[in-house]
Amino acid sequence: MSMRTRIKICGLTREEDVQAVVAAGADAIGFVFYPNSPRYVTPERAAELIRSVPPFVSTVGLFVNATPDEVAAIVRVAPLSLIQLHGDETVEEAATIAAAAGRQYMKVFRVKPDTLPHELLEYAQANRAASPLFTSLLLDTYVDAYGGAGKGFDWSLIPKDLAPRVVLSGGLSVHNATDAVVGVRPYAVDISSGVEAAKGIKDARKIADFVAAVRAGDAILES
Ligand SMILES: O=C(O)c1ccccc1N[C@@H]1O[C@H](COP(=O)(O)O)[C@@H](O)[C@H]1O
Repeated sequence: MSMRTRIKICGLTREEDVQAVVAAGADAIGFVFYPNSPRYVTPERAAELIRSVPPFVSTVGLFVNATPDEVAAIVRVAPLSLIQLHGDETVEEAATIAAAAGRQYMKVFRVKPDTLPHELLEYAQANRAASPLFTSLLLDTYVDAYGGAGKGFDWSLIPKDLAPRVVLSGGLSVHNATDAVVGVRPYAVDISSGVEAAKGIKDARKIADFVAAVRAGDAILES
């Protein structure tokens, strides 16, 4: 029996893009609170955008090397369901940030060409042991600029027993989403640049096509 792959669309800045994500049937909407990103939104702007998010669609706050106080302050303004720690936070720092914010969290592992499968397993175990608020590892490709770069990595590095608990990201698009679902069988997929018309500006057609490509993968696994 296979599960429906959860879908997060990240880096929303406009009301119409939030509506496009909801209409496409995605599970989660990401807001980037990393000031150096072209997709950055203030907590006040995120709060405005979240007003049009219906129940049962999660709102995710993405942070890069923010302090516990900074994250806690943002969570007080923007009603986020959970947080995504996408920087070089240590396992202990990530647990401290999540406790300060009072939110469950995903922790990124930025995969390099020389990353070994057992490192992913050990990192997941260390995060699980560090906090009951840890939910899952988010795998992205290592790039100097931290994320949203549209670059993929070698999915064969992901251990088969870890895959059902990871959020797969990095260079996903309509062209590889079905293969990602069928080949990796992740818990969820996360995409930003692959559904954009320009940085921070999403494309409703690309969002709908991406969701359909993920569902096509789910259908193959069901058959
Ligand atoms: O989207 C951003 O601007 C961003 C900034 C800093 C860290 C992460 C960021 N986005 C995340 O990057 C991955 C991969 O994105 P892409 O699909 O390859 O463009 C994804 O998890 C985004 O949430």
